[in-house]
Amino acid sequence: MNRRETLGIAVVGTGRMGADHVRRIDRVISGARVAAVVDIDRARAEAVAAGVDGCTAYVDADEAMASADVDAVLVASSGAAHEEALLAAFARDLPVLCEKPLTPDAASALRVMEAEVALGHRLVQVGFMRRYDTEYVRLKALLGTGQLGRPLMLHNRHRNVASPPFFTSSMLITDSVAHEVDVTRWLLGHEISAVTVLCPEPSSGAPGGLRDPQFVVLETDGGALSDVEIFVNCGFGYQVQAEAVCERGTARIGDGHELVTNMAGRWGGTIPQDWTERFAQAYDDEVQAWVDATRRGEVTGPSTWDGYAAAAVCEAGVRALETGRRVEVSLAERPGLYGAEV
Ligand SMILES: NC(=O)c1ccc[n+]([C@@H]2O[C@H](COP(=O)([O-])OP(=O)(O)OC[C@H]3O[C@@H](n4cnc5c(N)ncnc54)[C@H](O)[C@@H]3O)[C@@H](O)[C@H]2O)c1
Ligand SMILES: O[C@H]1[C@H](O)[C@@H](O)[C@H](O)[C@@H](O)[C@H]1O
Repeated sequence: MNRRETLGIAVVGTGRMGADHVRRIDRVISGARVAAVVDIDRARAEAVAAGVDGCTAYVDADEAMASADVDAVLVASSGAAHEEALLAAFARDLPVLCEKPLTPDAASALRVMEAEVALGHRLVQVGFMRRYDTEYVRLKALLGTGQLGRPLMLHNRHRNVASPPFFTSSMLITDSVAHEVDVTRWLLGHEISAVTVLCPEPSSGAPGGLRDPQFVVLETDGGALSDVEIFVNCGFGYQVQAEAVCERGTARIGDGHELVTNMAGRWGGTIPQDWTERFAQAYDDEVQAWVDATRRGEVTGPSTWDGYAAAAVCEAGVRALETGRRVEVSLAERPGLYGAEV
């Protein structure tokens, strides 16, 4: 790869995440600039481009990728639009940071993986940003030392203040639990082999018909269990917590006790209200790591295999939700391009 000193990036999708990534590339990280933004909503793309020097707005991703100013692509459009953008980037051999999910289902994720394997080299880093979060990084390092012994169970809690109007019961798994699927695989180094989903009577705070919260149990091929409480209308804050229970001890992250105040007979702190606040450092480090690797001509971080495996597990999870049964995960053979380690 022959890239410029300052990478020219096309950001595809200028909604909430895309606009935040544009701000990050423009003002927070180094080594890159936003050369183009793309959105099917022209007014949105133009409004975002207007705030960035030398940035051109497009409605068509392929046209933006054809620009001589563009060296790499950040895909932050809605999940259903990812496959088309990824294949367009592959056609021009452009490195991509693709927001999660890689694609919304296993069949399309497999198509993307097969297209990358056919190129013979990696181009994609998937946006599983928790792998860059300081707390998760410390937990992974601690588990890696072996001091706590073999991990037996992971308990995860994932709470959002409120779900967007388009959210469906299966999206609690494909859009939200997708993160715990990835961290379970990454922290434990295991593939997930089966999924069970149990649902209590929905919260009265959940929009009509939405099965919220859900309790998801992931079994791994290394004999561990990972459970996830996903509650996307908890009303009070954005909470992501994980506790690893190992043979000789436990380790827990996400309690957010950075600042504790004592006042008027009470003690306590604040709870972030969304992911842009809770994971700000992780997004910054994720995008910087992508830019740095791309400038070195390398592709690092979560791979297309990780995106595919997550999509296959989530698809099994949706079937488990719909049938009330335990559903085994079936994965394609892992291509050599992605190495042997989970
Ligand atoms: N990593 C995280 O924590 C995190 C957090 C939120 C969202 N996400 C992911 O980021 C992506 C975007 O989410 P969002 O919350 O910003 O959604 P959003 O709805 O705010 O923005 C999506 C944008 O994509 C545009 N779009 C749709 N199809 C397009 C196409 N074919 N070409 C160009 N633009 C297109 C839409 O017009 C919209 O502006 C999703 O994949 C989502 O799952 C990740
Ligand atoms: O798309 C978002 C995003 O991935 C957040 O990190 C997660 O907490 C939400 O549940 C999900 O809807």
